[in-house]
Amino acid sequence: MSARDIARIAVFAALTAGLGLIGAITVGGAVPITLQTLGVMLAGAVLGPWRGAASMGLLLLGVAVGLPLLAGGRGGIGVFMSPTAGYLIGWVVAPIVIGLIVGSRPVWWRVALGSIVGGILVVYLFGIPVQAWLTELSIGETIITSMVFLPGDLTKVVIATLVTMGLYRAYPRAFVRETAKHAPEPVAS
Ligand SMILES: O=C(O)CCCC[C@@H]1SC[C@@H]2NC(=O)N[C@@H]21
Repeated sequence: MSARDIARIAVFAALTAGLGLIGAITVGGAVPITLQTLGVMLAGAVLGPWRGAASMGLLLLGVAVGLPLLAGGRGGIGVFMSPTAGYLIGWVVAPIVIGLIVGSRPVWWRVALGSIVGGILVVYLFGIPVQAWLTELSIGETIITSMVFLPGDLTKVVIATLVTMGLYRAYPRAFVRETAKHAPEPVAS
């Protein structure tokens, strides 16, 4: 892994932490609505599966050692025993799914599909059972309460798609993948 790779990974970990500075809204539950999932989607779409997952792993390492990197300035090992723990695990798995769907030359519908499947479905798949377990609600009740995240998460899919395609046009070198020998060609505008 090159120094440039490490820098990219650190940039997306920092970007996702920065999105947490905007704050969090908790609507009658234990899990906040946060912009940080936009960072998760962008990490997978831009960095690809493995670097994207590494960037989220780095973010969670910072959280685990006590840095206040989550929305609302939360951090510390206790977060991983709270109702949001499953979502955080999902944040590491999501970029793998997103990156594999997007591939090395993003097209808008693959970014949107990857963000929906990885950034929403996979994150919920990890998050909802852990939330249900730790809040002692049924899975069904937890799924219903989690629907409050959907409008915001779908909006983040749109933003992630626009930002990814804009970045690809402006700076295609950001999308170099493990298997690519050269930077992908810019898309025609
Ligand atoms: O800050 C944390 O401890 C993790 C927050 C997890 C929030 C989840 S991720 C999917 C869904 N979308 C949101 O905006 N919030 C939840």
